[in-house]
Amino acid sequence: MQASLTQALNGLRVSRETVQKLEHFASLFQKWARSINLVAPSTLEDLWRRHILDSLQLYQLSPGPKTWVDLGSGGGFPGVITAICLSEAEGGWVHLVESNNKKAAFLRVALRETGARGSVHPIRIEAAPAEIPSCDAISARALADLSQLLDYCAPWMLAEGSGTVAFFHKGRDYQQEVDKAVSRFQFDLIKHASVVEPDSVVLEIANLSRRTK
Ligand SMILES: C[S@@+](CC[C@H](N)C(=O)[O-])C[C@H]1O[C@@H](n2cnc3c(N)ncnc32)[C@H](O)[C@@H]1O
Repeated sequence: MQASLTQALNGLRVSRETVQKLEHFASLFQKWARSINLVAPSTLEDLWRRHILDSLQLYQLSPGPKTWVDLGSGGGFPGVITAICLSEAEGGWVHLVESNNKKAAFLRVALRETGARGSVHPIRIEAAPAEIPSCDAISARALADLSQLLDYCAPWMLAEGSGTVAFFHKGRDYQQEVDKAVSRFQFDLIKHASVVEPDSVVLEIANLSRRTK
């Protein structure tokens, strides 16, 4: 691992045990990525910074939530990384929703081999609330625009008494997506600067409601 990455991981106060699990995940990922398209091949060389560190910042932002739902988990970002961060002692669980069967098979192996705290749901996101009735936090990266993401999250976030918060990785055009989403939804928004890409953010959304016309 490069010295700059080790420094970044130290800065995020990631334990030695978690780093070992992340290293095991990274080597599994590189092996499976030879036969399945888990991320854009051009980003594989920079797996640690572009994908692992990018995912890791999410859990560091919010270590509180216990039950997570990761939508469109793909190769495990950020869901598997979050599941690796959840220690057995503190409890918690990550539900990985991924409809692609090959990716779902990889996710199962990744959870099992790293001993991460989560399970795989090889179903469409639209069907997930029936299978996962409640959660504390939802995450999604590279899945859809903010309005679509909020539609996906609505069954959990709009439920009576729900305190579910959502975290979305977004690129430099995020403000346009926020402007579009506020025409349909009201929400509290915190923008966290990305530790990986200067123009990117993690949007944290709470107290979602639909606008009435
Ligand atoms: C671009 S990939 C991003 C994967 C991962 N979150 C990442 O950042 O690397 C989007 C993933 O979402 C899955 N996906 C898209 N729409 C979905 C849906 N409606 N239900 C379940 N999975 C979906 C796709 O199969 C794909 O693996």
